[in-house]
Amino acid sequence: MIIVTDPESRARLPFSRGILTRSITLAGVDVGIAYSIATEVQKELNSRKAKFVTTEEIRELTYRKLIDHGLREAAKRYLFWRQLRRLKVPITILLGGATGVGKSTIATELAFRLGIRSVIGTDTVREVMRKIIAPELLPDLHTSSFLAWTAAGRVKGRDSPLIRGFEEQVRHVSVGLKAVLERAHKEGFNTVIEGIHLVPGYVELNDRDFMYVVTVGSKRDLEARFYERARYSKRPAEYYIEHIDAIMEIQDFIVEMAREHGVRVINNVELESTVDVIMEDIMERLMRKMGRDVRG
Ligand SMILES: Nc1ncnc2c1ncn2[C@@H]1O[C@H](COP(=O)(O)OP(=O)(O)O)[C@@H](O)[C@H]1O
Ligand SMILES: O=C(O)[C@@H](COP(=O)(O)O)OP(=O)(O)O
Repeated sequence: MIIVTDPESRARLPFSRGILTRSITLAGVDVGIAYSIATEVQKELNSRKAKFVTTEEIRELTYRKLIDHGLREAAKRYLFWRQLRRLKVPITILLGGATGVGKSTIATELAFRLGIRSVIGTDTVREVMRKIIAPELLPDLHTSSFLAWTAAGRVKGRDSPLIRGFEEQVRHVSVGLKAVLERAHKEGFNTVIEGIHLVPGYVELNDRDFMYVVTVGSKRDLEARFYERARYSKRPAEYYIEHIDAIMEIQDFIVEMAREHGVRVINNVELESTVDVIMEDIMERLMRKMGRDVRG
């Protein structure tokens, strides 16, 4: 057995092909190729007959193997994500978008790939607030976002009552979300927050927050996602399909807000590529930021 040591953290772990495979896939490498590269690294380490290997040595070896396989860009990405982990730069990823577009699926995948342990849904925040604030006080908080207009009182604002009601719920849930974000910033831990209440313009972001709005291309695709979701959860597809026009109108509103506030909108066609696009964007923005920090 080869023991991996990290001189900095003084951690010691038996070499695991699975762990190495995962860190290679983080660079956007297909899992099959990542696994075979991890196997090659393991073989080379075995041939050295050394009992111990440092994480630094594994990094260099993996980087070289990626280059040997002609995966230059992936090699660069691999080093970047490893470095980021070591530097312990805390980041928060925020995913907004209408119900059913795929936010929580994307959030889980991003958290897995980036080794982030905390994923928070805004509907959970809303649920906590519902227990504290009675329906008589804030009726809009106690409905689905697309029905908030039926509960909200006479609020001023946009022409569409649906959007006015939605905004009212977003405003209220944003109070709780602000606390979640402040806590994440203060503690400096990595978090993914996802939910319909993350609307650009309602959340205050710092330069370590990465916000995206996720969309679905058509009503038909959204309908299919509601059916898919109903297979493993208790959210019945019919309830959401009944309100699909309202949900699409909310999507249009969120996209409009994203454009107004310079937040990137990603059409979620294929899960893998949506996650890749987000990771690539975070990497580019962080690299630019680090470059700026170094230049002073
Ligand atoms: N790119 C995609 N293509 C097809 N189905 C998807 C895609 N992304 C997510 N889904 C599926 O759509 C359903 C709704 O996704 P979910 O993550 O629950 O949405 P949200 O959190 O935005 O309400 C899930 O069953 C999920 O597996
Ligand atoms: O209010 C709404 O539109 C959805 C938001 O769900 P997410 O998009 O955050 O999953 O919550 P529901 O009414 O299903 O409990």
